[in-house]
Amino acid sequence: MSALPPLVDPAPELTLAERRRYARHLLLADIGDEGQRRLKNARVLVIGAGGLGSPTLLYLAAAGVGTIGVVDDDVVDESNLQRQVIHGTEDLGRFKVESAADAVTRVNPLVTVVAHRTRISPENALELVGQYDLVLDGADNFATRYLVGDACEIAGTPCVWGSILRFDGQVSVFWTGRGPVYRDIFPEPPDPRLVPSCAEAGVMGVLCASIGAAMGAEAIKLITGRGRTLVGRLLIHDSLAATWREIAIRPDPSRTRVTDLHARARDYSALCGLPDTKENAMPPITEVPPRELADRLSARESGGEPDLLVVDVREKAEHDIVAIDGAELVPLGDLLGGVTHLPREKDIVLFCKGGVRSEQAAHALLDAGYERVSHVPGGIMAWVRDVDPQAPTY
Ligand SMILES: Nc1ncnc2c1ncn2[C@@H]1O[C@H](COP(=O)(O)OP(=O)(O)OP(=O)(O)O)[C@@H](O)[C@H]1O
Repeated sequence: MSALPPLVDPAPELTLAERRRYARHLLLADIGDEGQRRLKNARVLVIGAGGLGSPTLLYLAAAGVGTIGVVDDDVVDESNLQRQVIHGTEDLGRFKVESAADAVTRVNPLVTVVAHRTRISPENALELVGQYDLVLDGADNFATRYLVGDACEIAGTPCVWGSILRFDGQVSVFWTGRGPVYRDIFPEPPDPRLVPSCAEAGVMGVLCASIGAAMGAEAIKLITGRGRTLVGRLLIHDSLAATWREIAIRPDPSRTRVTDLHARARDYSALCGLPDTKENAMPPITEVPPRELADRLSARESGGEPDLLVVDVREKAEHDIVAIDGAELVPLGDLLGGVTHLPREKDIVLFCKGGVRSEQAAHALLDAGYERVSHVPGGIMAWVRDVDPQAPTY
C-alpha cells in the first residue's frame, strides 16, 4: 500500500492514563505508540455538529485526537435526534457546538475540544481552517462545501469530505498538490432545483454512522500516514443495495485555482443561505411577517384581499406535518421547473420552513416577470412561533 507521509509529528510521549485508554490502538502495528502520539498532536476541525459530525466527533475524541474543533451555529432540533447521535433529548434547544463539546469531553476528557459557535463564511473560513492540520466537512449544503473546499485549497489543508442523502452516501479526501479538490470533481455549483436537502428529501439516520465512520478512518490514516487514503478516489455507498463502489478521480489541469474566497462569495451565497457581500446582494424581497399574513388571510375569508394567493413551497411531507390553512402547496422544484404556473394577476405570498426556499422562489418569479411577490421571513417556523404556538414543528 502506498501511504502518504504522516500529516502530524508525534507528541513527545503518552501519559500512563493515555497508554491505558488507547491500549487497543497501541497493539496495532499501523498505529502503535508513534501513531497514537501523532493523534495526540493532531488538530482537526469538523464542520457541522450534525448527522456526519456526530459520529466523527465522537470517534475522533475516543481515538485520542488531541485537539478537536467544531464549528456550527445551529441549535439542536427534535428532528435532528433521529441521526445526530452526539446530541440527546435533554439537549433540545442547546447550541450544537456546546452539546457536542460536552459529549466529546464525556467520551474522552483527555482531549481538548474547541467550540466555534459560528457559521463558516468567506470572512472567517481561512482563519478557522488555518488553525488546524485537517478538516472534516460534515456540512449539509453546497454553499458550505464549495467554501470549505476552496478554503482548504488555499490553505493547502487536506479535507475529508462526506455527503449523505436518502439512502446514499459518498466520501473522499480532497487535497491540493496530492490529488483532486472538490472543484475538480464538481466544477460548477449544481442547479438548486436538482439538489434537495436532507430536510426536503429525508435521510436514513444510520447512514451517518457508515459515512461518518469512513471519514473518521480517513482522518486517522492521514494523521498517522498509514494505509491507503481516499485521495484520488470517490467512494459511493448505496445502503439499500448494500454496495460500496469506488471511482478514480483526478485533478482537472484546466481549472483555474481559487485564490480569493471573497471573489467567489456570490457562488456560495447563491446556493443556500450564506450572506451575500454588499456588491453581490440580490434585491430584497418584500416581507410579510406571520401576524400580517394571518390578518390578511382572515380578511380574505370575509371578502377582502380577493387577490391574495398564499403559496407553500415546501415538500408534501413537510406540509403534512404542519400547514397554514388556505395556502396552496407548490413545491419549490415544481415552481422553478415550470410544472406549476401561478396566476400573474394574484398577490403572491410565498413561505417555506425557514425563509430560504421562499426567497429563492420569489426571485425566480420576479425574474419571470411577476410583479406582486412577497415572502414570509422565517417561514412556517416563525408562523408557529408568532401565530399558532400549539402547532407541531420539525
Ligand atoms: N456554513 C456552515 N457553518 C457551520 N455549520 C454549518 C454550515 N453549514 C451547515 N452547517 C451545519 O452542519 C450540520 C449539518 O447537519 P445535517 O446534515 O444533519 O442537517 P441539519 O441542518 O442539522 O438538519 P436538517 O437539514 O434536517 O434541518 C448542521 O448542524 C448545520 O448547522
